[in-house]
Amino acid sequence: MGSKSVEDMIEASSGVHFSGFHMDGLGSRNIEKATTSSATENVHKQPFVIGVAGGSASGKTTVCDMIIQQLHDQRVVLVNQDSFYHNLSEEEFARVHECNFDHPDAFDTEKLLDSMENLRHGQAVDIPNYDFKSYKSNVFPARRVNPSDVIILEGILIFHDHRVRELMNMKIFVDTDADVRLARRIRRDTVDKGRDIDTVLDQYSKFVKPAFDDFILPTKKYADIIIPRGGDNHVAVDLIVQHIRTKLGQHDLCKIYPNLYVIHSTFQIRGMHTLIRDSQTTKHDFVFYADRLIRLVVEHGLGHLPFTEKQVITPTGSVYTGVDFCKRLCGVSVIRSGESMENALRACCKGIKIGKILIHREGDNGQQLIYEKLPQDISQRHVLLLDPILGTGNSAVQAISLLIKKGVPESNIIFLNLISAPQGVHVVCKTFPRIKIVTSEIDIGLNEDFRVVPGMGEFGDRYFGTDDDDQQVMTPVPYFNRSC
Ligand SMILES: Nc1ncnc2c1ncn2[C@@H]1O[C@H](COP(=O)(O)OP(=O)(O)O)[C@@H](O)[C@H]1O
Ligand SMILES: Nc1ccn([C@@H]2O[C@H](COP(=O)(O)O)[C@@H](O)[C@H]2O)c(=O)n1
Repeated sequence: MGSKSVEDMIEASSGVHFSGFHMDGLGSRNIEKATTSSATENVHKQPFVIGVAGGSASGKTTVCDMIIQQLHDQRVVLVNQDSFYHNLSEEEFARVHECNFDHPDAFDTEKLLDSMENLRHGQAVDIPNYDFKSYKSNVFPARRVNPSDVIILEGILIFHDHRVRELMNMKIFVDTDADVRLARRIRRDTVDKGRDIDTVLDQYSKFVKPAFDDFILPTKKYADIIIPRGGDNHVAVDLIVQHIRTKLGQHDLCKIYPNLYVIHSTFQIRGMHTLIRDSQTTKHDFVFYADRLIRLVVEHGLGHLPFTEKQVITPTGSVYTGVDFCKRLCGVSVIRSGESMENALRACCKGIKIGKILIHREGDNGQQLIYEKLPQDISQRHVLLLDPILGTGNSAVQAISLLIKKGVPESNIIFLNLISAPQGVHVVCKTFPRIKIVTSEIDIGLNEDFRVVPGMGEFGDRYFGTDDDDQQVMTPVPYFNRSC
């Protein structure tokens, strides 16, 4: 089945707009890229953008630092609105005490927007390094900022311009009492910036306070979250971090299909995916890292099996209340790629029975069942269906249909794979809403040859060493050794 008909089907049945890859959070510029790209083209997921606003010295930077610290396993980048202050001319510099640094016009908002847009679209940017002594941003070299999973934009007036606000997935306002802000500001400007107290107080009463009332406080209404007491509010920061983690870990498709589970992504998992997707990776490394990922998916899948409570007595004589594994289960691999997942399943489930299904692909759309060998009592078992790639969903539908025909309840089937294309997910989840899918990553889509992109090429060929390029460097491993 082609991608178009799948999208039509979903649009018609769920009301979800699926022209391009809306649900991956990709902007329209990327949509065309994704549908026509080759496997080598750079496709990316848009970052989660957090805006942190509030009065001067309210604790914005402190809150951002706390968030960054807690998100240590994610790629997070901090962009300060301060970096986008306009340079003062010589004339302005001579009368610096008359300059209002708290007015929206003090910032080069067009440049800020440009930098944010580039970052959101996966491009590195050079952020100016503003010098509070010379009032210039060209004294120090710019800071190179690479695209990240999370971008935090912090500043007193970042909610002022609607275009900047619209870039944000989450808006936080740090709400700290005015007297606390003033006390902190006096300390910071005198101790850290070396300014004299009269100048600081003058600037505060002339510009900082009026601008807070006129421009900053009115933007509080745009905030999704208001944090009283700034960095002292650990509960608020913990909740924010939890929310960000949920948003990052959850693929948009999981919100549509509650039975779709994408395993929590870490740098380790991303690193393994990077290796197995790299066309230059050797066969040996491909098998090694594919096996590690498969093991993670299998373990995760087993976690979705039903369990019964069990109590045991520990060597200290205490009672430990735990669970007992589900006993009646089996694996079914879709030949040939699915066989690569059998070892991991055997390693996790001692003596598990594993059946096989061979589905022959004829042309682009035609699928034909050629062979099946399944445990006789399969209808009494929970089935872990093994196939590393879910592309169009045609093979999966064929395999699942056979299992259901054999009497396996739909809700007893867990389909395990490494990579899923959204089209395949839609087809399987729509056709069998009660089966579970556990996958390690959801890719952008399918290309015109119905191959998953960015994908990893022909999994079976790369795993079993049957791609033509370097067959001679592959050490042959007998079939019976691999599967027992
Ligand atoms: N909860 C807090 N308790 C004590 N000092 C704080 C607290 N939060 C921030 N500060 C101090 O106040 C000053 C301003 O805080 P900062 O986070 O830089 O505010 P902003 O980024 O909003 O200007 C800094 O010197 C910081 O160390
Ligand atoms: N040359 C400058 C530029 C800005 N300020 C003050 O900085 C404040 C914003 O930074 P926060 O970290 O406090 O959010 C703003 O209130 C400006 O008055 C400055 O003093 N000198």
